[in-house]
Amino acid sequence: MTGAWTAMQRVFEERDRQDFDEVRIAGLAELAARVRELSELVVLTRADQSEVAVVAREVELLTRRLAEAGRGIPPGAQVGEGGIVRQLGSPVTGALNPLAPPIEISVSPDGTARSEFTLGVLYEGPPGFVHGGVSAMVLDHLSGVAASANGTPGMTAGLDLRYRRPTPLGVPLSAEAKAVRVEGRKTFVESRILGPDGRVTAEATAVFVMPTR
Ligand SMILES: CCCCC/C=C\C/C=C\C/C=C\C/C=C\CCCC(=O)SCCNC(=O)CCNC(=O)[C@H](O)C(C)(C)COP(=O)(O)OP(=O)(O)OC[C@H]1O[C@@H](n2cnc3c(N)ncnc32)[C@H](O)[C@@H]1OP(=O)(O)O
Repeated sequence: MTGAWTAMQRVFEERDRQDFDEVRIAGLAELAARVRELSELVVLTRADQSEVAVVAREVELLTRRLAEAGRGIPPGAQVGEGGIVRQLGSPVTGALNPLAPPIEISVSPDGTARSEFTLGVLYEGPPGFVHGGVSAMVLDHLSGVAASANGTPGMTAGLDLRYRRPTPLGVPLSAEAKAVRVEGRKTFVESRILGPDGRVTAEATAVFVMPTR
């Protein structure tokens, strides 16, 4: 008994009542995209100290302006086309989350979840390469989508990763995941990230367990 299932149900129900129409989503996604660009420039800018201070003050004022409109609850999850869960606030796929790259995932008829994406400097680990935790996050999420697409969703109980070679930053990457076995409440998913040359940079086996109530 983990209570995780009950807790998630409560969150799903509360968020179902939210009023997020597509026009509002598009507007917030635009804002998130601009914040993402800003974040990348915070890391890369060559502006001098006084200019940095002025920009920091302007950003503070913008944050205050949004706060004045009040705080809601994070955006919900909806089941979209082909049974894909759309989580607008996800740190991996969420169009409304400035911390998300965000990556887009599609699921083919055979249940393989796929994505093509580029990770910039915000996700750097070793100089010029993707942080291993970020690769793990992408594979965890993609595997979760594959488990769901298989009709056997669950919480990640285990994620066994092998980093085969460094994953390069700033170039097109692809990733795929597929459920390979189901045993009771457990779903085993295999996944991998490929570099632009088609060679595997990271691969994983994940176990998803549907929580008991
Ligand atoms: C409505 C609820 C359904 C859940 C759906 C969740 C998400 C679906 C929504 C959207 C999906 C779309 C996209 C995917 C999105 C995100 C993907 C990322 C997901 C995450 O980011 S998620 C956060 C990190 N995650 C956690 O926060 C889990 C914390 N943890 C727990 O909540 C419990 O720990 C739990 C529930 C996992 C298990 O707890 P439990 O008490 O129910 O089960 P128990 O421990 O008894 O294990 C049962 C059987 O699994 C075997 N087993 C366990 N671990 C294993 C391992 N590593 N390898 C091999 N086998 C393993 C045992 O050996 C036993 O096997 P056997 O039955 O054969 O004896």
